[in-house]
Amino acid sequence: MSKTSYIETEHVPVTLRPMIEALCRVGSKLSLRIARGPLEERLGANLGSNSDGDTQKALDVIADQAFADALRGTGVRHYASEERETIEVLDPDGEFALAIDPLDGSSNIDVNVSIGTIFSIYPAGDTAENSFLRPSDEQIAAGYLIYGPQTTLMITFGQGVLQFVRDPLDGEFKLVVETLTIPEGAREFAINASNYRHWSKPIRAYIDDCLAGVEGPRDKNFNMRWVASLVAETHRILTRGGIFLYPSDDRPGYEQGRLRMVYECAPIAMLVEQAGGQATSGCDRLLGQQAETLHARTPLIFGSADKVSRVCAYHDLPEHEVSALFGNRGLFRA
Ligand SMILES: O=P(O)(O)OC[C@H]1O[C@](O)(COP(=O)(O)O)[C@@H](O)[C@@H]1O
Ligand SMILES: [Mg+2]
Ligand SMILES: [Mg+2]
Repeated sequence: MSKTSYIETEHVPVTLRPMIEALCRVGSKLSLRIARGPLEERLGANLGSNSDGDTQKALDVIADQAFADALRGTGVRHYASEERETIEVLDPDGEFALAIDPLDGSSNIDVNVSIGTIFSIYPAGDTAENSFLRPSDEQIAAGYLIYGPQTTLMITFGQGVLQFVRDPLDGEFKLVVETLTIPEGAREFAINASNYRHWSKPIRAYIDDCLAGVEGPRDKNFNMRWVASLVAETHRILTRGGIFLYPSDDRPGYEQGRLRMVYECAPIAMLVEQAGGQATSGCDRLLGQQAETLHARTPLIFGSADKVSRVCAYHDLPEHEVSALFGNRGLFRA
Protein backbone atom coordinates (compact mmCIF):
# COMPACT_ATOMS: atom_id res chain seq x y z
CA MET A 1 0.00 0.00 0.00
CA SER A 2 1.45 3.40 -0.89
CA LYS A 3 2.00 5.97 1.85
CA THR A 4 -0.65 8.73 2.09
CA SER A 5 1.01 11.41 4.24
CA TYR A 6 4.65 12.48 4.22
CA ILE A 7 4.37 15.31 6.78
CA GLU A 8 2.37 16.12 9.89
CA THR A 9 0.01 18.31 7.88
CA GLU A 10 -1.76 20.03 10.78
CA HIS A 11 1.19 22.47 10.93
CA VAL A 12 0.82 23.44 7.26
CA PRO A 13 -1.76 26.01 5.96
CA VAL A 14 -4.58 24.13 4.24
CA THR A 15 -4.16 25.72 0.80
CA LEU A 16 -0.44 24.87 0.72
CA ARG A 17 -0.76 21.26 1.89
CA PRO A 18 -0.80 19.53 -1.50
CA MET A 19 2.37 21.41 -2.50
CA ILE A 20 4.23 20.77 0.73
CA GLU A 21 3.15 17.11 0.69
CA ALA A 22 4.57 16.78 -2.83
CA LEU A 23 7.85 18.44 -1.83
CA CYS A 24 8.18 16.07 1.14
CA ARG A 25 7.30 13.04 -0.94
CA VAL A 26 9.98 13.81 -3.50
CA GLY A 27 12.43 14.86 -0.76
CA SER A 28 11.88 11.49 0.93
CA LYS A 29 12.57 9.57 -2.24
CA LEU A 30 15.62 11.66 -3.10
CA SER A 31 17.02 11.19 0.40
CA LEU A 32 16.85 7.41 -0.06
CA ARG A 33 18.65 7.56 -3.40
CA ILE A 34 21.27 9.96 -2.03
CA ALA A 35 21.82 7.65 0.95
CA ARG A 36 22.56 4.77 -1.48
CA GLY A 37 25.29 6.92 -3.04
CA PRO A 38 27.53 4.87 -5.31
CA LEU A 39 25.01 1.99 -5.21
CA GLU A 40 22.81 4.21 -7.41
CA GLU A 41 23.49 4.94 -11.06
CA ARG A 42 26.14 7.76 -11.10
CA LEU A 43 24.16 10.55 -9.40
CA GLY A 44 27.15 12.85 -9.58
CA ALA A 45 27.88 12.31 -13.28
CA ASN A 46 28.44 15.51 -15.30
CA LEU A 47 25.78 15.94 -17.97
CA GLY A 48 27.06 19.21 -19.42
CA SER A 49 25.81 22.62 -18.36
CA ASN A 50 22.44 24.28 -17.75
CA SER A 51 21.14 27.37 -19.56
CA ASP A 52 23.23 29.60 -17.32
CA GLY A 53 26.51 27.80 -17.85
CA ASP A 54 26.61 25.92 -14.51
CA THR A 55 27.73 22.31 -14.61
CA GLN A 56 24.67 20.06 -14.53
CA LYS A 57 24.93 16.75 -12.72
CA ALA A 58 22.65 13.75 -13.13
CA LEU A 59 21.05 14.35 -9.72
CA ASP A 60 20.30 18.01 -10.62
CA VAL A 61 18.21 16.80 -13.55
CA ILE A 62 16.62 13.85 -11.70
CA ALA A 63 15.56 16.12 -8.82
CA ASP A 64 14.18 18.84 -11.11
CA GLN A 65 12.08 16.38 -13.09
CA ALA A 66 10.81 14.63 -9.95
CA PHE A 67 9.70 17.92 -8.33
CA ALA A 68 8.05 19.21 -11.53
CA ASP A 69 6.13 15.92 -11.98
CA ALA A 70 5.03 15.73 -8.35
CA LEU A 71 3.93 19.38 -8.17
CA ARG A 72 1.53 18.99 -11.09
CA GLY A 73 -2.01 19.01 -9.67
CA THR A 74 -1.01 20.70 -6.41
CA GLY A 75 -1.96 24.30 -7.31
CA VAL A 76 1.36 25.43 -8.82
CA ARG A 77 0.62 27.54 -11.89
CA HIS A 78 4.19 28.73 -12.49
CA TYR A 79 7.23 26.54 -11.86
CA ALA A 80 10.70 28.13 -12.08
CA SER A 81 13.81 26.02 -11.62
CA GLU A 82 17.55 26.57 -11.60
CA GLU A 83 17.73 23.75 -14.13
CA ARG A 84 15.29 25.28 -16.66
CA GLU A 85 15.81 28.32 -18.79
CA THR A 86 12.15 29.33 -18.78
CA ILE A 87 9.16 29.15 -16.46
CA GLU A 88 6.84 26.17 -16.88
CA VAL A 89 3.06 26.19 -16.47
CA LEU A 90 2.08 23.16 -14.37
CA ASP A 91 -1.58 23.87 -13.43
CA PRO A 92 -3.08 26.65 -15.61
CA ASP A 93 -5.66 27.42 -12.89
CA GLY A 94 -3.27 27.06 -9.96
CA GLU A 95 -3.08 29.87 -7.40
CA PHE A 96 0.63 29.63 -6.64
CA ALA A 97 4.08 30.08 -8.12
CA LEU A 98 7.00 28.00 -6.93
CA ALA A 99 10.70 28.60 -7.57
CA ILE A 100 13.18 25.86 -6.78
CA ASP A 101 16.84 24.99 -6.62
CA PRO A 102 16.15 21.24 -6.94
CA LEU A 103 19.61 20.21 -5.83
CA ASP A 104 21.80 22.69 -3.98
CA GLY A 105 25.45 21.98 -3.28
CA SER A 106 25.89 19.64 -6.24
CA SER A 107 29.70 19.66 -5.95
CA ASN A 108 29.14 17.61 -2.77
CA ILE A 109 27.10 14.78 -4.35
CA ASP A 110 30.08 12.47 -4.83
CA VAL A 111 31.75 13.21 -1.51
CA ASN A 112 28.94 12.24 0.89
CA VAL A 113 28.44 15.75 2.28
CA SER A 114 25.05 17.38 2.95
CA ILE A 115 23.13 18.68 -0.06
CA GLY A 116 19.56 19.96 -0.32
CA THR A 117 16.61 21.53 -2.11
CA ILE A 118 15.58 25.19 -1.69
CA PHE A 119 12.11 26.51 -2.57
CA SER A 120 10.17 29.75 -2.56
CA ILE A 121 6.38 30.19 -2.90
CA TYR A 122 4.41 33.25 -4.08
CA PRO A 123 0.80 33.81 -5.04
CA ALA A 124 0.77 33.33 -8.85
CA GLY A 125 1.17 36.59 -10.78
CA ASP A 126 -0.77 37.57 -13.89
CA THR A 127 2.16 36.48 -16.05
CA ALA A 128 4.84 33.88 -15.51
CA GLU A 129 7.53 36.55 -15.11
CA ASN A 130 5.45 38.64 -12.71
CA SER A 131 5.16 35.58 -10.48
CA PHE A 132 8.87 35.74 -9.65
CA LEU A 133 10.31 39.12 -10.72
CA ARG A 134 8.70 40.97 -7.83
CA PRO A 135 9.70 42.19 -4.35
CA SER A 136 10.97 39.13 -2.55
CA ASP A 137 9.11 40.07 0.64
CA GLU A 138 5.94 39.00 -1.21
CA GLN A 139 6.90 35.34 -0.66
CA ILE A 140 4.20 33.53 1.31
CA ALA A 141 6.38 30.54 2.20
CA ALA A 142 9.98 29.46 1.84
CA GLY A 143 12.11 26.58 2.96
CA TYR A 144 14.67 23.93 2.27
CA LEU A 145 15.12 20.21 2.58
CA ILE A 146 18.56 19.07 3.67
CA TYR A 147 19.78 15.56 2.88
CA GLY A 148 22.38 14.93 5.55
CA PRO A 149 22.79 12.54 8.46
CA GLN A 150 19.13 13.48 9.00
CA THR A 151 16.74 14.59 6.30
CA THR A 152 15.21 17.79 7.59
CA LEU A 153 12.66 20.32 6.37
CA MET A 154 13.01 23.94 7.52
CA ILE A 155 10.01 25.98 6.48
CA THR A 156 8.32 29.31 7.13
CA PHE A 157 4.80 30.42 6.29
CA GLY A 158 5.56 33.96 7.48
CA GLN A 159 5.00 33.29 11.16
CA GLY A 160 8.29 31.88 12.39
CA VAL A 161 10.38 28.93 11.27
CA LEU A 162 9.32 25.32 11.79
CA GLN A 163 11.72 22.39 11.77
CA PHE A 164 10.61 18.91 10.73
CA VAL A 165 12.79 15.81 10.70
CA ARG A 166 12.06 12.83 8.46
CA ASP A 167 11.60 9.77 10.61
CA PRO A 168 13.34 6.92 8.75
CA LEU A 169 11.11 4.46 10.57
CA ASP A 170 7.92 5.55 8.81
CA GLY A 171 9.10 8.15 6.28
CA GLU A 172 7.08 11.00 7.79
CA PHE A 173 8.42 14.52 8.44
CA LYS A 174 7.72 15.22 12.13
CA LEU A 175 7.76 18.60 13.85
CA VAL A 176 10.72 18.96 16.22
CA VAL A 177 10.93 22.76 16.67
CA GLU A 178 7.92 25.06 16.40
CA THR A 179 9.57 28.50 16.60
CA LEU A 180 13.21 28.38 15.67
CA THR A 181 15.44 31.33 16.61
CA ILE A 182 19.05 31.89 15.50
CA PRO A 183 21.26 31.84 18.61
CA GLU A 184 23.35 34.98 19.22
CA GLY A 185 27.00 34.91 20.20
CA ALA A 186 28.41 32.19 17.91
CA ARG A 187 31.94 32.99 16.78
CA GLU A 188 31.81 31.39 13.34
CA PHE A 189 31.97 32.85 9.87
CA ALA A 190 31.49 31.07 6.55
CA ILE A 191 33.08 32.39 3.38
CA ASN A 192 35.07 30.91 0.51
CA ALA A 193 38.40 32.39 1.58
CA SER A 194 40.13 31.30 -1.62
CA ASN A 195 38.53 34.38 -3.18
CA TYR A 196 40.14 36.77 -0.66
CA ARG A 197 42.19 38.61 -3.29
CA HIS A 198 39.04 39.30 -5.32
CA TRP A 199 36.92 40.82 -2.51
CA SER A 200 36.15 44.48 -1.92
CA LYS A 201 37.96 46.30 0.90
CA PRO A 202 35.04 46.25 3.38
CA ILE A 203 34.71 42.45 3.09
CA ARG A 204 38.45 41.95 3.45
CA ALA A 205 38.50 44.26 6.47
CA TYR A 206 35.65 42.39 8.14
CA ILE A 207 37.35 39.02 7.63
CA ASP A 208 40.79 40.42 8.58
CA ASP A 209 39.33 41.53 11.89
CA CYS A 210 37.80 38.08 12.51
CA LEU A 211 41.12 36.42 11.66
CA ALA A 212 43.00 38.74 14.01
CA GLY A 213 41.16 37.06 16.90
CA VAL A 214 42.01 38.10 20.44
CA GLU A 215 44.89 40.22 19.17
CA GLY A 216 42.57 42.27 16.93
CA PRO A 217 39.77 44.77 17.42
CA ARG A 218 37.17 42.07 18.04
CA ASP A 219 39.02 40.83 21.15
CA LYS A 220 37.99 37.23 20.51
CA ASN A 221 38.87 34.25 18.36
CA PHE A 222 36.65 33.13 15.50
CA ASN A 223 36.26 29.81 13.76
CA MET A 224 35.73 29.38 10.02
CA ARG A 225 33.49 26.96 8.10
CA TRP A 226 32.87 26.45 4.37
CA VAL A 227 30.86 23.44 3.19
CA ALA A 228 30.15 24.82 -0.32
CA SER A 229 26.52 23.85 0.14
CA LEU A 230 24.24 26.79 0.90
CA VAL A 231 21.65 24.58 2.62
CA ALA A 232 24.29 23.13 4.93
CA GLU A 233 25.68 26.56 5.85
CA THR A 234 22.14 27.86 6.42
CA HIS A 235 21.23 24.88 8.55
CA ARG A 236 24.29 25.33 10.75
CA ILE A 237 23.62 29.05 11.17
CA LEU A 238 19.90 28.58 11.94
CA THR A 239 20.85 25.96 14.50
CA ARG A 240 24.03 27.38 16.03
CA GLY A 241 24.39 30.99 14.85
CA GLY A 242 27.18 32.73 12.95
CA ILE A 243 27.41 34.51 9.62
CA PHE A 244 27.58 33.52 5.93
CA LEU A 245 29.03 35.68 3.18
CA TYR A 246 29.02 35.17 -0.58
CA PRO A 247 29.90 38.73 -1.63
CA SER A 248 30.42 40.15 -5.08
CA ASP A 249 34.03 40.07 -6.21
CA ASP A 250 36.17 41.17 -9.13
CA ARG A 251 36.25 37.85 -11.03
CA PRO A 252 34.47 38.07 -14.39
CA GLY A 253 30.89 36.89 -13.83
CA TYR A 254 30.99 37.46 -10.06
CA GLU A 255 30.06 41.17 -10.11
CA GLN A 256 26.86 40.13 -8.29
CA GLY A 257 28.35 37.20 -6.39
CA ARG A 258 27.44 33.65 -7.26
CA LEU A 259 24.07 32.83 -5.72
CA ARG A 260 20.71 33.29 -7.44
CA MET A 261 18.12 35.70 -6.10
CA VAL A 262 14.89 33.90 -6.96
CA TYR A 263 15.46 30.31 -5.83
CA GLU A 264 18.46 30.57 -3.48
CA CYS A 265 18.81 33.96 -1.77
CA ALA A 266 15.18 35.11 -1.41
CA PRO A 267 13.96 31.93 0.33
CA ILE A 268 17.04 31.75 2.58
CA ALA A 269 16.56 35.43 3.48
CA MET A 270 12.93 34.83 4.42
CA LEU A 271 13.86 31.90 6.67
CA VAL A 272 16.66 33.89 8.31
CA GLU A 273 14.47 36.91 9.03
CA GLN A 274 11.71 34.68 10.35
CA ALA A 275 14.28 33.16 12.72
CA GLY A 276 15.26 36.61 14.03
CA GLY A 277 18.36 37.10 11.87
CA GLN A 278 19.24 39.46 9.04
CA ALA A 279 19.98 38.96 5.34
CA THR A 280 21.45 41.61 3.05
CA SER A 281 23.12 41.99 -0.31
CA GLY A 282 26.00 43.77 1.50
CA CYS A 283 24.18 46.62 3.20
CA ASP A 284 20.65 46.57 1.90
CA ARG A 285 17.94 44.26 3.21
CA LEU A 286 17.62 41.47 0.67
CA LEU A 287 13.88 40.95 1.05
CA GLY A 288 13.24 44.53 -0.08
CA GLN A 289 14.79 43.69 -3.45
CA GLN A 290 13.68 41.88 -6.58
CA ALA A 291 15.42 40.07 -9.41
CA GLU A 292 15.42 41.56 -12.90
CA THR A 293 15.77 38.21 -14.60
CA LEU A 294 14.90 34.69 -13.49
CA HIS A 295 18.48 33.53 -13.00
CA ALA A 296 19.92 36.84 -11.74
CA ARG A 297 22.58 36.66 -9.03
CA THR A 298 22.98 38.74 -5.90
CA PRO A 299 25.60 39.03 -3.19
CA LEU A 300 24.30 37.39 -0.01
CA ILE A 301 25.25 37.97 3.62
CA PHE A 302 23.11 36.49 6.36
CA GLY A 303 23.13 35.24 9.92
CA SER A 304 22.84 36.64 13.44
CA ALA A 305 21.55 40.21 13.28
CA ASP A 306 24.51 41.77 15.14
CA LYS A 307 27.06 40.20 12.79
CA VAL A 308 25.25 41.10 9.58
CA SER A 309 24.83 44.73 10.62
CA ARG A 310 28.53 44.86 11.53
CA VAL A 311 29.45 43.93 7.94
CA CYS A 312 27.22 46.77 6.79
CA ALA A 313 29.06 49.17 9.09
CA TYR A 314 32.35 48.32 7.34
CA HIS A 315 30.73 49.31 4.04
CA ASP A 316 29.69 52.65 5.53
CA LEU A 317 33.22 53.61 6.49
CA PRO A 318 35.10 56.04 4.27
CA GLU A 319 37.65 54.27 2.04
CA HIS A 320 40.71 55.52 3.99
CA GLU A 321 39.32 54.17 7.26
CA VAL A 322 38.62 50.73 5.82
CA SER A 323 42.24 50.59 4.74
CA ALA A 324 43.49 51.77 8.12
CA LEU A 325 45.15 49.34 10.52
CA PHE A 326 42.37 47.38 12.21
CA GLY A 327 43.89 47.93 15.66
CA ASN A 328 43.08 51.62 15.40
CA ARG A 329 39.41 51.20 14.65
CA GLY A 330 37.91 51.56 18.10
CA LEU A 331 34.44 51.38 16.53
CA PHE A 332 34.90 47.70 15.90
CA ARG A 333 36.11 46.63 19.31
CA ALA A 334 34.10 43.76 20.82
O1 LIG B 1 32.21 26.74 -5.06
P1 LIG B 1 31.90 28.05 -4.40
O2 LIG B 1 32.23 29.24 -5.26
O3 LIG B 1 32.46 28.16 -3.02
O4 LIG B 1 30.29 28.12 -4.29
C1 LIG B 1 29.59 27.39 -3.35
C2 LIG B 1 28.14 27.73 -3.49
O5 LIG B 1 27.67 27.21 -4.71
C3 LIG B 1 26.51 26.45 -4.51
O6 LIG B 1 26.85 25.09 -4.51
C4 LIG B 1 25.56 26.75 -5.67
O7 LIG B 1 24.46 25.93 -5.69
P2 LIG B 1 24.17 24.77 -6.80
O8 LIG B 1 24.87 23.51 -6.37
O9 LIG B 1 22.69 24.70 -6.70
O10 LIG B 1 24.65 25.31 -8.13
C5 LIG B 1 26.00 26.84 -3.12
O11 LIG B 1 25.30 25.82 -2.48
C6 LIG B 1 27.30 27.16 -2.39
O12 LIG B 1 27.11 28.10 -1.36
MG1 LIG C 1 22.21 26.16 -5.25
MG1 LIG D 1 21.29 23.60 -7.73
